[in-house]
Amino acid sequence: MQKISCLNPISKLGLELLEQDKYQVVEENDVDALLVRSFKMHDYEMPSTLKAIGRAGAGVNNIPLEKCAEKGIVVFNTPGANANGVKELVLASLLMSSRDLLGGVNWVKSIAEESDIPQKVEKNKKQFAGPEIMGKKIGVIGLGAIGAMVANAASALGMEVLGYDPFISVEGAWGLSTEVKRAVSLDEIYTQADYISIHVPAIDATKGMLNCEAFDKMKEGVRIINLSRGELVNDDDMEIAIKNGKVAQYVTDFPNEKVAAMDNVITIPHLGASTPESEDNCAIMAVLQIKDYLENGNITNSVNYPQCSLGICQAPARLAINHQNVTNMVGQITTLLANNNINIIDMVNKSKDKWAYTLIDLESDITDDTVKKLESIEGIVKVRVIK
Ligand SMILES: NC(=O)C1=CN([C@@H]2O[C@H](COP(=O)(O)OP(=O)(O)OC[C@H]3O[C@@H](n4cnc5c(N)ncnc54)[C@H](O)[C@@H]3O)[C@@H](O)[C@H]2O)C=CC1
Ligand SMILES: O=C(O)CCC(=O)C(=O)O
Repeated sequence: MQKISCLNPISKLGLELLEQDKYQVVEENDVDALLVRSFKMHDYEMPSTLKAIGRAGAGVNNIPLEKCAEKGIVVFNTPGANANGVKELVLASLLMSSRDLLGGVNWVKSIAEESDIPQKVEKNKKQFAGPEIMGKKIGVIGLGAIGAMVANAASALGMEVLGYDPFISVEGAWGLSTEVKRAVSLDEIYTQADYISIHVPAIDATKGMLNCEAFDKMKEGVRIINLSRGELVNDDDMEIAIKNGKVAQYVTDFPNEKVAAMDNVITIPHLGASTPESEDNCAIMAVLQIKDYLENGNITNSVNYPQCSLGICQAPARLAINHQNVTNMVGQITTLLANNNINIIDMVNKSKDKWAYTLIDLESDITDDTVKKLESIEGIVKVRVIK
């Protein structure tokens, strides 16, 4: 029986895929796999039993990826599974940043007890007026699952779209509307866009990228939408840019004490993926990937180990080995198996940056003693006998 624990609420459509004769969803620490959404895991004590973490979502900056890789813990995410949910909230954000819906609605509430409301509405509505988005230019930074959908939707709404993503995938590029124009530098976006929507992960290269240097290049009165991560924006610089009128509105899905108190900021309580559809999609995808890893050793959509699969195990035995991506690992593993009279039926070895993974189907069972010998090879961090 394999044990799984959830560090955040996970949709039951996903959890229902865990067969009760094979899996137990528990609230213990010593589990085989964890399912998580935004829970911050950097100080989390990883149990020695832990083999995999399934992030039901896209961003993985809440998980210590390298620390996990060193322990042979494979971290999965669910690319694209919540992209439509976020895209729809970006569209709402674009409109809210332009038309003062929140100001207007709150004002009507504030006069709800007064008389002559229809007359007061007509007299006061001009203070909540704002421009249409059709015909305006939007810069979309990051054209992955979400950015591409935002770019296409903005184009369909009649906006001129400039997209920037130096690492765009071939699949991502094919999915973009031909109306989306390619920006070759961020400066092109900064200097031309009336609206900027950012859709990149929070990594060292992107943290704080929207700072005073970037704001200085932007058009007066630009509207900025950030449903990606709070860390992408330097909040002190944003406060100055708002005060001096450079930024007309900032919409963020990541409120903190500073931005929550700032004027001209629309703070959303991290609702981008909070739709039943996105929650179900993410949970189903995360659970299926974790199951395939635990049951067959296959890796799909990991962020710290390579994609790797031998399909469903039909052989008498299967070994899964997490190891460093250094020379002679495969040589040492296959020599050790040969020296122990174990014949290999099939094998695959893949690497991703510093880490590698080897799946081996065997003609006969492997003894605990041979597993121990494999574990003692320098560079090997985990050995699992899948079957
Ligand atoms: N508010 C919310 O609830 C949600 C927020 N997110 C955030 O949105 C981010 C993007 O999500 P997805 O589109 O699903 O991820 P994705 O991985 O499909 O796309 C990210 C894109 O950013 C690009 N990129 C990376 N570094 C870049 C740079 N320096 N400049 C320009 N482009 C760069 C990549 O090439 C990739 O195409 C996530 O990392 C996460 O932080 C994701 C889902 C929900
Ligand atoms: O699970 C959530 O609600 C957060 C989604 C998110 O931020 C992500 O997928 O990166």
